[in-house]
Amino acid sequence: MQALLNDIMQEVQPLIGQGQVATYIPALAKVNPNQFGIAVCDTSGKVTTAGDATTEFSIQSISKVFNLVLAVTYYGESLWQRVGCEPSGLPFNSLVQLEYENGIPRNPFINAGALAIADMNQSRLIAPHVAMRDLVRKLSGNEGLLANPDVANSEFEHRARNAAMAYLMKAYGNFHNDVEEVLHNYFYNCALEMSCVDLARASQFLANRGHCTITKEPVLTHDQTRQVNALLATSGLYDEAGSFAFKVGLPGKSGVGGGIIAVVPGRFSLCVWSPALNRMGNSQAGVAALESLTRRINWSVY
Ligand SMILES: NC(=O)CC[C@H](N)C(=O)O
Repeated sequence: MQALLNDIMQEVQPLIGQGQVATYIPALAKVNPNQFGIAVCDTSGKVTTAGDATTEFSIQSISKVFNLVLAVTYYGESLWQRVGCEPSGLPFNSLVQLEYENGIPRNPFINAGALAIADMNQSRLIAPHVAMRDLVRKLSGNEGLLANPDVANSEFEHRARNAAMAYLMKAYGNFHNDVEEVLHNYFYNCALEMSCVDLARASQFLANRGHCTITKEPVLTHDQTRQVNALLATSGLYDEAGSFAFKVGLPGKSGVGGGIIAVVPGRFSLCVWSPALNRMGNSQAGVAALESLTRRINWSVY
């Protein structure tokens, strides 16, 4: 595994720093794009790394996975009455589909879907972002994880588009709590800072039929794990989900901080990170690294 990760890193070296760091969140625009890390956590909990695998970064939309975990463990199947399970084929922050489809977001991994899920968490938790922080601390075994308040506040100041989605859902009766309060929690979730090692460990249950080797506890049922992995495979990379399935063939979730988690069911979870993004808002070197990985291990879910 170590040799594999070293080879992947060498292969993608020319791509590191190519693309653009996310600038629509001012606090993220300052990140040095010339960084790259990768960490793999196998189903026994063993971690292998290469590059900047212990450097923390803003997890951004990868938080949508843990947001969903928090909600689905409580609401179960009824959750799917408020959020769909179809790919959107549109950018993560698109508003158009939401009106056509009467305020029901296509899936939990576009912003509108994650906001509806955050609204569900708000209905039952006093401080959803604290519950989320505690969940990722537990799953990764890193008690020191924190959200970066500067990132959360800068997102809150530039919240207009996310607020528009939430208010549109409210107009359709698919948003029950105070919009500003839910956005505050949503942005704190996105602003969590974790390393590739933390994220590979925290998502390991997805490779292990819902069971976390670190806590030795079930996180999701087998069925829920299958559903989440299916959604990650069809919708985890926004409007690049199709070509990601075509080129990589793994369930995955990206974030505009440049991180991508991916799952090789039954074998391992991994996280790759490099901050410069392609046009779809996914890490350029990260997608290339995952493509190299599945080619080298000659394995994908398809
Ligand atoms: N794609 C992303 O990572 C987007 C997350 C970001 N916090 C937003 O809401 O716009």
